[in-house]
Amino acid sequence: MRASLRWPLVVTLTNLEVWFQRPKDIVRKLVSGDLDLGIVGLDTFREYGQGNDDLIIVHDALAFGDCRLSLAIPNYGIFESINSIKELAQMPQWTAEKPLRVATGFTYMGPKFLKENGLQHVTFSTADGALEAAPAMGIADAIVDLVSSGTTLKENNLKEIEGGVLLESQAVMVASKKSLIQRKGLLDITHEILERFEAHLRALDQFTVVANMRGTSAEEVAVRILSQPSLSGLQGPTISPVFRKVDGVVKSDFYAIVICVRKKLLYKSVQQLRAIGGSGVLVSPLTYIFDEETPRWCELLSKLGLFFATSACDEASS
Ligand SMILES: Nc1ncnc2c1ncn2[C@@H]1O[C@H](COP(=O)(O)OP(=O)(O)OP(=O)(O)O)[C@@H](O)[C@H]1O
Ligand SMILES: O=P(O)(O)OC[C@H]1O[C@H](OP(=O)(O)OP(=O)(O)O)[C@H](O)[C@@H]1O
Ligand SMILES: [Mg+2]
Repeated sequence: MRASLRWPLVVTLTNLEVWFQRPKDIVRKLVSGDLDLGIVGLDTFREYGQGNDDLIIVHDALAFGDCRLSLAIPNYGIFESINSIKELAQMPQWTAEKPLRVATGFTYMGPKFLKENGLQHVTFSTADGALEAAPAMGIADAIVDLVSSGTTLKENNLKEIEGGVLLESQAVMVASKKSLIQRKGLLDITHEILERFEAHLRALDQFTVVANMRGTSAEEVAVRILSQPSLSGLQGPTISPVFRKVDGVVKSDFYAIVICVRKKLLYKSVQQLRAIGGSGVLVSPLTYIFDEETPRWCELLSKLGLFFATSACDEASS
């Protein structure tokens, strides 16, 4: 199986060959059938996939590479009072003889977007990087490029405008439909990768918290824990007796509790644990949280027209 990743991810799967490639080449090689799976930014997928119906998104939100594809114009000169794409389109300056000059690496999505937004007189130039310098260099009036923090735009005295975002993007996992259907074993590997990604993304948001608590029974400790809003865990707390030897006698007057808590609620959870007598709080990161069958798998099967769906998929669709 051949998959291509732009970013280094640890994959411990057999029967999988991983290639690191330039983003646009990943999409091109999916189209040509040289790769089966790929991880790229949604922007690159849309730009180089150009609506090819053999390409399919397997996971649409891998939670990294967040950015947007946006139109930006100078914040000075004739553009100073222009704050929307509508106002840009209505500027009298753009004529057949003197069109709006746009620099972009997105030569498929850029022209399509400006046409859809009523800009008739536009020409495009392209470059592989540092597009933000084009207006100051006098070789373009506007740019269509990726924006994340907005720092590069600011440094170049450029601004985004209302209605100027072409696409919100992040890393996605993509595949060739034909490969998924025809290549033996690919669907199984895709399922496993998808499950691991989902489980990992779910885990990123959580900590495991272990604490000790004095109590008379597991039920009595459970009642105290469940009285606190941030301590209910995924299903509920796991509570086990802690055995101690006191004056030669084995006693279980302490209980160990294990819960998962949202990262942003960690401190609140520690305070709530303390308030009900918790001590010795240990906090560790989680690698995976496997839950029920992911709806994305069921959606993939349905998009591929494969209706040997599992019972979990039946439940998800009912
Ligand atoms: N500033 C940014 N912040 C977050 N994500 C970004 C940023 N810039 C780009 N990306 C994402 O990373 C992907 C790769 O970026 P980019 O195209 O700059 O890669 P590259 O390694 O420079 O490739 P190339 O050499 O072909 O230009 C983009 O498609 C986009 O999804
Ligand atoms: O909004 P910001 O956080 O400033 O990020 C945006 C910049 O990041 C990307 O460039 P990259 O660093 O990949 O360089 P390149 O354009 O030369 O590929 C993009 O092309 C912008 O220039
Ligand atoms: Mg780049």
